[in-house]
Amino acid sequence: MDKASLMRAFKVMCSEAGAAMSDKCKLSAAPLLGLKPLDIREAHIRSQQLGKEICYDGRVIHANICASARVPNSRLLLCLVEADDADNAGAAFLHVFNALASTCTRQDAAQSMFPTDARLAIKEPLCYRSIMHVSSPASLHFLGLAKRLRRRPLEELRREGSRFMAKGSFLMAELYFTECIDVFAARDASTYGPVEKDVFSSRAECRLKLGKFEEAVADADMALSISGDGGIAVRRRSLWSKGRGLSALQEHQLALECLESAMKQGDEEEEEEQALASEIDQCKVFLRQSQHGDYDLSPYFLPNKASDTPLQCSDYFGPLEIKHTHDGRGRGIFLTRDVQLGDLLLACNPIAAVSSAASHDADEDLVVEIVKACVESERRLEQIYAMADREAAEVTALPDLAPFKCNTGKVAATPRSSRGVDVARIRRARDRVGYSSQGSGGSYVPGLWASVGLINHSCIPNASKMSIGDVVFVRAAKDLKAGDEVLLSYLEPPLAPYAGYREKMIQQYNFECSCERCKLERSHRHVLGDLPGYEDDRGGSGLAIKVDDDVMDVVVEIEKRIKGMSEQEKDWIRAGFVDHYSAVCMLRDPRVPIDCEQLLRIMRETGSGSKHTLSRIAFLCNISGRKPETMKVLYEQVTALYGRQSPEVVDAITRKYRIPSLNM
Ligand SMILES: C[S@@+](CC[C@H](N)C(=O)[O-])C[C@H]1O[C@@H](n2cnc3c(N)ncnc32)[C@H](O)[C@@H]1O
Repeated sequence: MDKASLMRAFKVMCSEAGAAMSDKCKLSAAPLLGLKPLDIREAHIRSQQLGKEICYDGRVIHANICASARVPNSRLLLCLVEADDADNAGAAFLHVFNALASTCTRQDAAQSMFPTDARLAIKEPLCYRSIMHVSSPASLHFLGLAKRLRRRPLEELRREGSRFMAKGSFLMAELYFTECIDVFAARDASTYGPVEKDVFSSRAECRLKLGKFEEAVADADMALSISGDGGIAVRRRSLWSKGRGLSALQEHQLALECLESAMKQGDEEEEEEQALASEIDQCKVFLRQSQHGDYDLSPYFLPNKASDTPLQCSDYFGPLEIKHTHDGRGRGIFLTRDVQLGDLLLACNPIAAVSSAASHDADEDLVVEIVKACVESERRLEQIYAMADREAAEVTALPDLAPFKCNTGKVAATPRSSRGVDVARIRRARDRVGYSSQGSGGSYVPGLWASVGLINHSCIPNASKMSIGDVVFVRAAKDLKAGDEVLLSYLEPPLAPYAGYREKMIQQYNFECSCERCKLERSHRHVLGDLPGYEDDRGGSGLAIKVDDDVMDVVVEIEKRIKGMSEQEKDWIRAGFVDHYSAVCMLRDPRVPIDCEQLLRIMRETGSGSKHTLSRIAFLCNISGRKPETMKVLYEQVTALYGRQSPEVVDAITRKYRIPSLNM
């Protein structure tokens, strides 16, 4: 293929990828955020024949970086590499788009993605004839340093590594330490001494900073296994890194042992001593949280304790198992023992979340973030792979629970993620189980939370989902029995009229809900469909409903049409019209056989565990004169969402939502 046709095909490919691109940018060698233009002298392509197509082998291009690129609208859209195709003597163009999250404009972030002098392999590109298309940062794999740097003596490489580390350039430092290790790797490990120990320990620290937790633990273990004198400080440092790595991998029991053992090594500056002591305290908190689901929310609700630092807490996996539902809903999460309303079932840090609501393309950014997280950590990769099957849209396999749990005592030795990540599978996981959670600023951040994503939906939920910062908490919103399935309402509010709400469900989540309430409403749509507000997808157009005769007429009409139904069925239909019924409760009309207490019960049974229900119940409490029975229901709803908290925290929560004080 000649160069002109390649360029044409390349343009088509770019437009297919939705990347608007000008001719000027294609061959420009303008530095990207201060990075040097690409040096392609080392470019090298291996190809193999598969049938008639020429495909490229797993790791195809080695080049010095950096590429030319542009940052339109503060967004790094693409990087281009023009390289000689070794086999065809033609040109090959490499297109890496959205390699950084679209909101990333910082030079240091770009540089850490494309550090000068590092040797890069671009893995697993799609290949359209001679054109390679690399669509994710997982494809960028750092092999080491440029050849000219690699030939330097060990001491110099080590010094450079330490220099980069001190500057906070951990990717480069890791590359230098890896080169050091390559120098002595040929020797028998029994000959290793203090230098080797120090190099492994330093690389462990870098990998920790880069989020490569399993690899950091492996390096720290290697450092700790090297015997020899004079290594107390290195030993302590290695134990400290190992403890931090284990903690990030939710192995808090092992982490605590390492950190306490680091403390026993002594001989450290006072400041470091304090830092280590506070990490030990923090680790004890994580251990308690991960074992007992015991989370103190007071720092986030009490004004005098309010902290600006994001919530840091461990994951928690409650008395749960994953099983097939056997009714077409795929897998679900089930209880292994009885629980009470408010009991914590899951606490989950995100596998990945898009940090800025101002993102230009949050969905794609989420893929980028997930891929990065999976490249860094085997645990996360396993969590993701558990959520989406290799091929089919239908998920059949029951995942191993170990990657979701804490304190399993196991850490993957060699991250499989370094061998490649299946981006298509990651996209499937994002489509299937990704969702937005309300961040601390109130805006919704798209993200992916392990295990929470395996909970099925119901329009009669029995669990609540609440987030503080990035952490999602799932609690029992009713007293539940062993064997019950945990069910969340994906849409807020669950108390909404059927038609519009369920259509929104299909639009947003791409499935038709098969819960009993939906089945009932579907079969009665011909009877109820023309009721005012029935097609409303806003659900609870709210307390804005005017208290007048029209509302009363709607409610009288509903009551007429549901006459032949069972009490349970009537309540499900009424639940879709809670605002109308609340208004009617204010009017106290004898034609409607529903009073405040009954309406509260309907709300609690049908929509427990949502902020919407909480606010409706608060409204009813107010209009019914804050009787102890109604206040009890209100208190239950606070517990369903936030768990059993101290009276001060409950008070702060009720103030936050402007609901009546629960101090009776
Ligand atoms: C977030 S996933 C839940 C876990 C999923 N069951 C699995 O096996 O991976 C959401 C998917 O589960 C199924 N699902 C969940 N709740 C459902 C419901 N109420 N009715 C029908 N399908 C449901 C749908 O296929 C939906 O796309």
